[in-house]
Amino acid sequence: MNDARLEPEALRTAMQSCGNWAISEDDTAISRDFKFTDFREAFAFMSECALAAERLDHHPEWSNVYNRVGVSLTTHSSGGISARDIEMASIMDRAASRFGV
Ligand SMILES: C[C@H](O)[C@H](O)[C@H]1CNC2=NC(N)=NC(=O)C2=N1
Repeated sequence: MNDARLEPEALRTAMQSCGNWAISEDDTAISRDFKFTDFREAFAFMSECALAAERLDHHPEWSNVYNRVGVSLTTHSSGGISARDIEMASIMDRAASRFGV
């Protein structure tokens, strides 16, 4: 997968498939807050996404408090948002939807 930083226009196009994600003001990361029913579901989501992240070799910055998981995705080597971030975001969206989120 291409780790190059997406140029603004390519980024806007890619973000059409990530409607619930926000782009940081400096265009270097995308973020989303997920809210689950309880801690068990939040942690099950994180477990599933951790394995997917390992397979993709792309690791999220994230935090968890009870039923909430806050995620920020960036590609360190390119100093911006790459296709790999978009791929990780859509994997997370699909995982969350299986929990009704
Ligand atoms: C060597 C290894 O492939 C790199 O360090 C990978 C690992 N996981 C990563 N995860 C994220 N989020 N961004 C990266 O640039 C990145 N780089």
